[in-house]
Amino acid sequence: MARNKIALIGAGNIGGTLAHLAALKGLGDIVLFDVVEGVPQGKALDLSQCGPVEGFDAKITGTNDYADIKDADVIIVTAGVARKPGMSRDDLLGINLKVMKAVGEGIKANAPNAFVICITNPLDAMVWALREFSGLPHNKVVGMAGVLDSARFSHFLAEEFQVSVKEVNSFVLGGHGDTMVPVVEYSTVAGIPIPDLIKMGRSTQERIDAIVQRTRSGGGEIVGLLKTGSAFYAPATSGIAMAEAYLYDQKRLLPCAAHLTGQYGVDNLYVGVPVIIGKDGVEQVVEIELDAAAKANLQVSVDAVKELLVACKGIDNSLA
Ligand SMILES: NC(=O)c1ccc[n+]([C@@H]2O[C@H](COP(=O)([O-])OP(=O)(O)OC[C@H]3O[C@@H](n4cnc5c(N)ncnc54)[C@H](O)[C@@H]3O)[C@@H](O)[C@H]2O)c1
Ligand SMILES: O=C(O)C[C@H](O)C(=O)O
Repeated sequence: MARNKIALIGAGNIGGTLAHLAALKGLGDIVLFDVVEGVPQGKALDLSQCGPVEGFDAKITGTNDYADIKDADVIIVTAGVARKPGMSRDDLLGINLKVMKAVGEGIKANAPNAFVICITNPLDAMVWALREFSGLPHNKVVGMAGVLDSARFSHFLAEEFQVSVKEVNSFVLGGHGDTMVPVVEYSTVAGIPIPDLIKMGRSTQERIDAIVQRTRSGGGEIVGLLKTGSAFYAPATSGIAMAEAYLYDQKRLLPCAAHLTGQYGVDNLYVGVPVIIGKDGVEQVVEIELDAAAKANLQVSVDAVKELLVACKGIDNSLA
């Protein structure tokens, strides 16, 4: 059986980490694409030289030519710019929208059957635009943010309750911005909901509220520390988890930016919701019951994403 082909569009911090993880996990042969000449080729050569030490024999190549992503099974898009301290993700919209246009056209021409995971920010608007530019079916284009945001939430909760992260499950819904919605009611430690743990005196509402707020600004916290760019290890790990769910038909239920057609009262928008990912891509959007506060917060987040789409349409009238 032929190996899977994984194309990574953008060979920067996340792209390089994705390639490393994909090789270590034996997901398939890897093509790193970037507009900068030499960078994808250099990273591919460096990563290939991990093979003899790690014992993987994935073919890893670097390219500046979209023809080389031909017939990729999975494409993960990180092309564009990352924010620096003092910027919001939304400040990246103008420049990254143009990048999405080039990437979408490259995918359309060369790999129209791929499962495409977008990571570029501002995520919910960029995944929507990438889908529009590529013309791929909506179930084959998805955005990565909720897996990362939930991982952050789970990490902070594990610290709070002093338990292994393996015991913690959490959900962050909504757009990948300051208005994201960490859902406390559906977050658990060994199956025990956080509100019950508060009642049991294991934490307080104030401490959980602070963790929710830290999760919301989790990306900014890392940007502030790194100063030259944004998080890349956990974003890459999160993207790989989504790729594995597709490649191995795992039917994982993950929070991802998916195209909504009325679910959660939202139409023709990409926003973070629980979805099942398997061999057909996004196979189902799962509608969970939200309390009034979570519903209202989700609406605020959805409205913020809507505003970004208006801005996209204003910049590129082929999207209008
Ligand atoms: N969705 C999320 O949760 C999440 C998490 C972290 C970062 N991000 C976003 O991911 C993106 C990438 O982050 P990074 O840290 O890898 O940035 P980076 O600057 O390290 O890498 C980006 C790469 O894209 C390349 N590039 C620029 N224009 C391109 C084009 N037209 N075609 C192909 N490649 C192009 C650049 O040359 C660079 O190598 C940023 O927009 C960042 O904000 C999103
Ligand atoms: O915060 C950023 O700009 C990058 C990313 O969206 C993140 O959440 O780490």
